[in-house]
Amino acid sequence: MLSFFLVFLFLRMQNNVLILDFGSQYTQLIARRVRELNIYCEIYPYHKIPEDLSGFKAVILSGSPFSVRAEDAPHPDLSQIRGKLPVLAVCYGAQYLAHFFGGKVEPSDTREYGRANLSVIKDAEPLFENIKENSQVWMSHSDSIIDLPENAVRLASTSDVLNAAYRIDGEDTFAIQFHPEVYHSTDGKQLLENFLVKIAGTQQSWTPGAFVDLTVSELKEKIGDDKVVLGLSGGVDSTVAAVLLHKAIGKNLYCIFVNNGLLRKNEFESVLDQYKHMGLNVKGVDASARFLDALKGLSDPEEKRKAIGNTFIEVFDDEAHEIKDVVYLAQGTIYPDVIESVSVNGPSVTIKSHHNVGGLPDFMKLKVVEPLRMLFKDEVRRVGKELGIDKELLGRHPFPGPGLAIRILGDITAEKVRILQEVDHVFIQGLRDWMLYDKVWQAGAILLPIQSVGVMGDERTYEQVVALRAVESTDGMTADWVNLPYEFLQKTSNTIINRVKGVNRVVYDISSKPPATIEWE
Ligand SMILES: Nc1ncnc2c1ncn2[C@@H]1O[C@H](COP(=O)(O)OP(=O)(O)OP(=O)(O)O)[C@@H](O)[C@H]1O
Ligand SMILES: O=c1[nH]c(=O)c2[nH+]cn([C@@H]3O[C@H](COP(=O)(O)O)[C@@H](O)[C@H]3O)c2[nH]1
Ligand SMILES: NC(=O)CC[C@H](N)C(=O)O
Ligand SMILES: [Mg+2]
Repeated sequence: MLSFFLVFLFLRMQNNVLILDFGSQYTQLIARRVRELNIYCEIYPYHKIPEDLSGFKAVILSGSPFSVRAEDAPHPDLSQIRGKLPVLAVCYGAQYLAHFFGGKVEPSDTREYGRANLSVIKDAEPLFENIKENSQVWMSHSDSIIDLPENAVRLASTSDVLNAAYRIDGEDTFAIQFHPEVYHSTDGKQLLENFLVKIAGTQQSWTPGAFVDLTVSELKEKIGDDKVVLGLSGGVDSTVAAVLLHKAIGKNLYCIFVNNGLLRKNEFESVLDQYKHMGLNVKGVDASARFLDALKGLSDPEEKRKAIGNTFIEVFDDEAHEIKDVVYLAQGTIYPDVIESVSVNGPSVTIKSHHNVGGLPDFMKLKVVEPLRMLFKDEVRRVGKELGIDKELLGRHPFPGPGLAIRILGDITAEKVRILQEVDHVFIQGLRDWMLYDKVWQAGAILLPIQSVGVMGDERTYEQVVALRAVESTDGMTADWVNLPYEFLQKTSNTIINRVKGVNRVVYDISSKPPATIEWE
């Protein structure tokens, strides 16, 4: 088993690609494209280049909001990289190499944003193999490379930019002014494949199956016979993390699913039921009263989030004490969470305090294990599929840990939770019945802290308003509202008002993120 593990570790180490982040909004997209090619890669901020580069087969330099000529712009020492490893420098990266190695970069008269077409001058170059003349590329720059660096040869131009791609003679150093990582660069993926596979010789071996084998071996090594406790939410990330861990350590994994009283209608029972068939050791803990108590009288969104986060920790701590000698706490942290916390620009302003990212308090004395910390959400789903997890479970919409508490504006009472559970149930069931559930990234209902006048059966009513929200997104970072069919909205609104006592008005949220957020609190 040990040698099997070492072979996998070796394979991954030999195929690792380093993406050096200069703060571009597209850096994560570069990583996504590389992973789509079944090649493993990791993002490092430009000021934290790993000392030992022996495991890396290639380096990609990202774009940046900075101009290379600015004093505070990223100016790392690349002497360990350039000429020693194959390099693909994108946009700012290309300008950086030109600026510091004998070329010239200047603000251009013809700034290029958006579409451009490439005239490939050196189509015999491996970088441009299978890339057609006039291929569409996406540009986003205001500086231009006026003179190429020393020993460079031009590989391509566009109608506005002479030096759209170049290569340093005698080195596997390539530079491109356009962004191959965005979908609008139609041959971008081919170019990345040319660079990574043909030029750098990486193997396309990063598959869900390889990930499962490697991770299970790593977890066995790391955890041994120790016990692990894991918070299971019924969501995709924690479920996939649980199944992976279970494969590695079996009965030493203790899963805890907390009913915080803020789940969807019947969710506690149905999720527990769903887990029954998966062989996991799951304990359902009904802590609804404790959460409602902690929320009593609170109406500020941040105070509510913090009260929930703290109660989660208390419940977990109590449960962990029930298990003798537990050493690890497992979490379903995924790569976007990790990147956020090591980003070039440092932590961004707090918009919302997510309930599970505050870190563990010292008193818990548990070590953390996060088997999914290098995966993007769609990769987590692919790994889940590889592990044989139910399609329905993997397709579930994300649901926030603080649950309905952040969808009930103002203070929380058991009665409000009940009303919202009913409304949410009608909405979500409706989406399923109308085959819309899988077309929507996330959906839910919000209970507003206002009442409005209505008329029902000739009587005046003065009852609550609910908002429905359904969004399209890929990662929750940006989102747009979904154009649900009017007939569906009409039917849903009717059913809600007829069935849920206490509600006499339904509205549909048509705000995108930004400027709004997905949740209302
Ligand atoms: N009701 C709960 N009981 C136990 N742990 C929970 C509960 N809700 C959330 N957690 C923990 O908080 C973590 C973060 O929640 P989050 O909603 O971001 O992820 P998820 O539920 O695993 O996946 P998804 O993003 O698909 O909902 C979960 O992975 C889980 O460990
Ligand atoms: O586990 C979670 N704990 C939280 O505290 C939390 N707050 C928001 N979300 C989810 O994150 C995504 C983006 O939400 P926002 O646009 O409201 O920030 C959406 O998918 C939200 O449902 C949370 N998930
Ligand atoms: N996208 C980029 O990397 C842009 C680089 C630089 N800020 C420019 O505007 O030219
Ligand atoms: Mg969740």
